[in-house]
Amino acid sequence: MKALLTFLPLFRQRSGALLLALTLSLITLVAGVFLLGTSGWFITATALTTAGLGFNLFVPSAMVRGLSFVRILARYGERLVGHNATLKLLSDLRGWLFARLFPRFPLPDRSLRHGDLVSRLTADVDALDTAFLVAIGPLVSAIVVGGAMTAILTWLLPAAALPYGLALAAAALGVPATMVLVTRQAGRDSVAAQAELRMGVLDGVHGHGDLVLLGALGTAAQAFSETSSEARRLRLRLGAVTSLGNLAVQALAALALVGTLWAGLSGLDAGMVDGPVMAGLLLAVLGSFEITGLIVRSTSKATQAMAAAERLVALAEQPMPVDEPGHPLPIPVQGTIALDRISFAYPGLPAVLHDLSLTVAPGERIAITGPSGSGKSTLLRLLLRLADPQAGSITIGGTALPQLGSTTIHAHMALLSQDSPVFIDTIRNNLLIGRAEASDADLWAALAQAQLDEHVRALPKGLDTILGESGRTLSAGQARRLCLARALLSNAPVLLLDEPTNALDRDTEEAFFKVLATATQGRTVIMVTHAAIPEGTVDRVLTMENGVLG
Ligand SMILES: Nc1ncnc2c1ncn2[C@@H]1O[C@H](COP(=O)(O)OP(=O)(O)OP(=O)(O)O)[C@@H](O)[C@H]1O
Repeated sequence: MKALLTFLPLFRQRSGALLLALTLSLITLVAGVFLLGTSGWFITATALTTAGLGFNLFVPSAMVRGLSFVRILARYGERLVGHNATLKLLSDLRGWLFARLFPRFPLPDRSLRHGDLVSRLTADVDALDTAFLVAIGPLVSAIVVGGAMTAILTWLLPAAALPYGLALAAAALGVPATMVLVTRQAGRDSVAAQAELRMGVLDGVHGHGDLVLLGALGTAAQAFSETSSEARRLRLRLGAVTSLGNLAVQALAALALVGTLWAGLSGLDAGMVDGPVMAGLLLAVLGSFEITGLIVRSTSKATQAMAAAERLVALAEQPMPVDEPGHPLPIPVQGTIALDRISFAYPGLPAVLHDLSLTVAPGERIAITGPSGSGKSTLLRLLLRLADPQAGSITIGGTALPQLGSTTIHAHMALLSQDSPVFIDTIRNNLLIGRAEASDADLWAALAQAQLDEHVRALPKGLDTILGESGRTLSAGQARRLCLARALLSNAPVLLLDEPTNALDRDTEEAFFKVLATATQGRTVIMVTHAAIPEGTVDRVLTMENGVLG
């Protein structure tokens, strides 16, 4: 519940539309209760008026028609306004979440599986749609209408007021509260099991080829089917509790009805009410319980919404990896990059970089080679200030990185990382991410520098060719060259290239190194590579071994 309260400011932003939906939901319920009450009173009164002549048929029949219309229109309006507000609320929530995630997860977080993140960003956000539509709205309506109905009974049939009020309170509040208590853990486990299932599907799809070739498909299928059985068991449990809740609510409605009938018959004998009023009250009591069924059905969803909210808040409240400066300084465009005796360790792990110093002059091109896992990519991440070293300092033109805003640093240094993505979009749009205002001539020039222009020219739609998921319509080497072209296209004065020739054949690699000097003319280049670098490609080649540069 506390986690749901975190989203209160977002609810507040949409409070106008939500209040309108709530008012319409109230009107629907009130119209329904009055419709049943008036109909009961009308039918009974007509039956009892034998002469028929002295009874005014028009007012009550007009009321019945009018109330039916009000109910239909209010229900339609409530659905329209409520769903619209909820969908906007969910999109606000996604925006809120993404804004928190981007600065919190600049480094690939090894504790969070890709599928889990997808699950949280999709299913968990969607689970929150129930929070207003099927939980808060009906609950408020039930309390208001129940209170009004209790007041009417206190006025017309006092003996029925207390049993009715208690039964309605138990149905609208007691039963759902008990259900929440009973299903809290199952709801949480169910959300986790469904997330686990989604992760299983993603892992299975991505790793399908390897699972088949390694003969491990059976084991993977077995693990998946166990998770699936667990998810099914939890769903059944939640379903069973919802059914019991429904049963309890029906029983309470029946009790309230019997109580009102009993009090009504005594009232009839005592002349407190007449027959038509009593019939009207009985049906109105029945109508007021309509909403409690909806509350119960939504309660099991509400427990899952609470669990989803907890998972989302846990993600959004991860500590920030670096602190942004209060008053960021401007970055010196042609500043020397200097790392002075830095040491760095990932949280809870042994140090990766030890007492490392490096100076790169503006316009200088350096290459860093060294064994896998020696800390080369980590060094590039520190330059981008995705994390701060535990000791030592990194400066650009004498200004320490923590004094510069992250946006400024990222505009100053373009990164081609080992896992730079290709987006499901056109080649043009994939490139324009590097420089939004680039002309077609700029795009072709960048493609030529990355040795991809010939391939793109041969495509029937050229730059407007749509690339499949993760660039699947390209070979691994072509996808890599597209990312390289994107990095080259950027205006950043510093280029950080992490294995730029990864997945390129020897000829393309050589050709790339040949054009690197001209393609990066006037820019500083820090390149991490395992490839053999031809003479003259870079100004200096350094070797990293166990976090120390030599
Ligand atoms: N996000 C991370 N969380 C925890 N440990 C990490 C993380 N990224 C890298 N490491 C660890 O830090 C060490 C250095 O990794 P890094 O990627 O910097 O090496 P590298 O020299 O670039 O290797 P390669 O040449 O294989 O890309 C490795 O032991 C790696 O397991």
